[in-house]
Amino acid sequence: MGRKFFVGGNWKCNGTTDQVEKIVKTLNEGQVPSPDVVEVVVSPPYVFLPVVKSQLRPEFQVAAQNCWVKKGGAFTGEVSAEMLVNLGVPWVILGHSERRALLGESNEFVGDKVAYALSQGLKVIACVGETLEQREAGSTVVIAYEPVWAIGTGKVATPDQAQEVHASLRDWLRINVSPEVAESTRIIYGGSVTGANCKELAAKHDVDGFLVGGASLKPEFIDIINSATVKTA
Ligand SMILES: O=C[C@H](O)COP(=O)(O)O
Repeated sequence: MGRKFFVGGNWKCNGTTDQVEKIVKTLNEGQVPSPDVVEVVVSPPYVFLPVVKSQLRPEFQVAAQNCWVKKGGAFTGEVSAEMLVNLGVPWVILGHSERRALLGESNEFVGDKVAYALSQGLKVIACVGETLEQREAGSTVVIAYEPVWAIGTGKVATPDQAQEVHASLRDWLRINVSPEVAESTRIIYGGSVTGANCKELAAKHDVDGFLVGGASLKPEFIDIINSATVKTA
């Protein structure tokens, strides 16, 4: 059994209630492959998580864009992993390069967050730049390779560039974790993915899906979900 294609939509710090309603409508009406073929996870800002979760078609899941590094308490402005679990939010994105660059999140801090979120039963989309910092065997982790130069720039990695890095991440897992974990971990690509370039990227052996920013706010996100069929063709 191969790795199921994974498409994540990271809305980042975007959206009004009206826009969210529109995006959810587009997602709910889109023709997409069955959940056996593609796993779709959208990540609105925290404040919209409950409304999106309650209105989204049931086969699509939601992710938070971050969570606190340990148990909640006196940490003003933070949201804990326990709260996400309590709300029924199954996924969290951790270590996005925007948080690393703008908020100074270090590899160690991100690693601690990944470990804590997994310990609470969350599934993690762990974002890496050029190196792999953290892994946890036995839990659900999707690794997002996001070259910083490709994020929000319109400058997408070529399919060969993405394949090369994904293959080396998988090799790292094979050597440092186990062949089983290397084979089963989904390694997804993020950085200027669009409806126009997704199929060529999806065709690469070690590209198991996408983490989409800008295009996840637009109807073309449905086309990106549909690129999963490249794997089954
Ligand atoms: O989380 C998504 C990535 O940062 C990619 O963003 P982008 O598709 O707008 O380049």
